[in-house]
Amino acid sequence: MKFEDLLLEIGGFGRFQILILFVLCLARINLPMHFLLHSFLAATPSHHCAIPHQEAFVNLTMEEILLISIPREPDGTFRSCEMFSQPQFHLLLNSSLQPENDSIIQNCQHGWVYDHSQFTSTISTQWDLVCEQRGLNQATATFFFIGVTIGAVVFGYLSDRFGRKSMLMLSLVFSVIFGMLSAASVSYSMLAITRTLTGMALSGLSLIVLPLGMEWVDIEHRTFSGVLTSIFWSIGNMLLALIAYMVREWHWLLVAVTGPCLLSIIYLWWVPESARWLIANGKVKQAHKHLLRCARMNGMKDFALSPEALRTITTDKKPGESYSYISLFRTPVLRKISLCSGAVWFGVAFSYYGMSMKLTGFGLNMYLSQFVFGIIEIPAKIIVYVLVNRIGRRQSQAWSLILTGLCIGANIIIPKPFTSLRSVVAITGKGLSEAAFTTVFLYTSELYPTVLRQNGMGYTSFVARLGGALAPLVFLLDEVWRSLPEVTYCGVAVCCGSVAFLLPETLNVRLPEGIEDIEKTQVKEPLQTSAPEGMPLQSLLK
Ligand SMILES: O=C(O)CCCC(=O)O
Repeated sequence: MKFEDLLLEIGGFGRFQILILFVLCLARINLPMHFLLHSFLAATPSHHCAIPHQEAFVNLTMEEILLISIPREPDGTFRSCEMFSQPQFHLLLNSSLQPENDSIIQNCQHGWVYDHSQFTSTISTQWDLVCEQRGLNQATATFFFIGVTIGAVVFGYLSDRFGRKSMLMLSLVFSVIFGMLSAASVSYSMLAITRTLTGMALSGLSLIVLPLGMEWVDIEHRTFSGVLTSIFWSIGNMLLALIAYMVREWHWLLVAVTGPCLLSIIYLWWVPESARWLIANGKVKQAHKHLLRCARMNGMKDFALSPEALRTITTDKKPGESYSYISLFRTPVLRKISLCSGAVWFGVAFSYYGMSMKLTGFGLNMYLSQFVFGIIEIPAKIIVYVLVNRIGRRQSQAWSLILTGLCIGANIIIPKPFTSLRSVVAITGKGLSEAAFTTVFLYTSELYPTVLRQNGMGYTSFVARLGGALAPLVFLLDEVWRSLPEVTYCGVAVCCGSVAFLLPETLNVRLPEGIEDIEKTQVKEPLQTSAPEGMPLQSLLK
């Protein structure tokens, strides 16, 4: 008897499953509030060099003091990172004159003065992460995603070894601890370390919420559950815009986005362990207790099977077989799938986070940009679930990523004053990048055989996290050439999207079980409208 047959007996999508899904979806809201926090946590307001002995210029206005102390850009704005070595009083007479010969333009010698009209404080103003220190500012996002990458490996193993529920609670407890410690950071080093550890902890939440929900749901409701859970990521996106709008001080901003993790610990306490995991690991008494509870809540007749009878239930694990990440590259077709899907996942995450962290320059304030970037994801996900069954996974994946890159590239060419057009293009690009992210979960889970699917998703997720970690650092390339970051995001997205054309189509293809199914030619079968049997959609991100 398969676990799916058992679900039919106790109800595969009744009140029990709906309640589990709703509670787990709420928990997923925590993720984007940390994953996309960098734009607000590390925002750099306009600033200029601090001017010493200002009291000596008693008869001058602030504007005049700046004029004689700070050099200006060609557009007339004051430079952020330089000052005159001597006051240039002659500029008071004619501001277009050149500095006196013996005066030099030097880096800021006495710190910076910031515009606090938008932010009370950010980590950038707290530790002067500007000018030569600007790289450290972007690095805080990279440290976070390095933590997410490490956490993906750690929690991927722990959730299979010790169970989904216990590791989910552990992930949330550590998220609260390290989130609050990062809010209490007294130095840049402490913030870097605690943000890395917060990323590690939240990686468990990112990996476990989906499988824990999907493994209780029957096959025909798995795709719907995947969409629903994924939509809560977008709701978290919008909630972050609201919280960041209300909280303009970085310590309290970290407290505000970490607090919901504490709430999640309370309401997730009720969620049962995955019965599929319990049975696969011989814990039949606990599985029987949860299955009985499920049957009763779903109004099904009392659950007939005894705990011992559950030992005969077959799950996805095949006894005696063991696979590792190396298995993904041992045979020719699998090797090609792993190399190409790795490139696609890198491009998807690299462009998604590159776009998500660029909230200015389109004419919208950054809070509205964040909110709109979140809301556009919902129609994008719904359109994707139609497209992947009409034009296929491969075309959907390739074109969503290529068009994301072209939108990024278009905004390099569209002049800055065309703010409305730039906004429309940026928002379209963000929707396409979300479409690419949504497609890649489904497509990859179908590309790998059941025996290797967890490893395949773990490998591709690892590569994706590397993309997310590199994305913030690419912004620093604007010191080489102003448009180089956008050119990089555009080029990577188009190239990685083109690689998707090399992958086999999985629409209407029987889902592969073993490696031999991959190495022989693909067999056309009735339409596959849901995630692989026994393997939930998006639940495999390991
Ligand atoms: O896991 C991530 O880094 C993004 C997930 C986006 C989504 O679920 O749509």
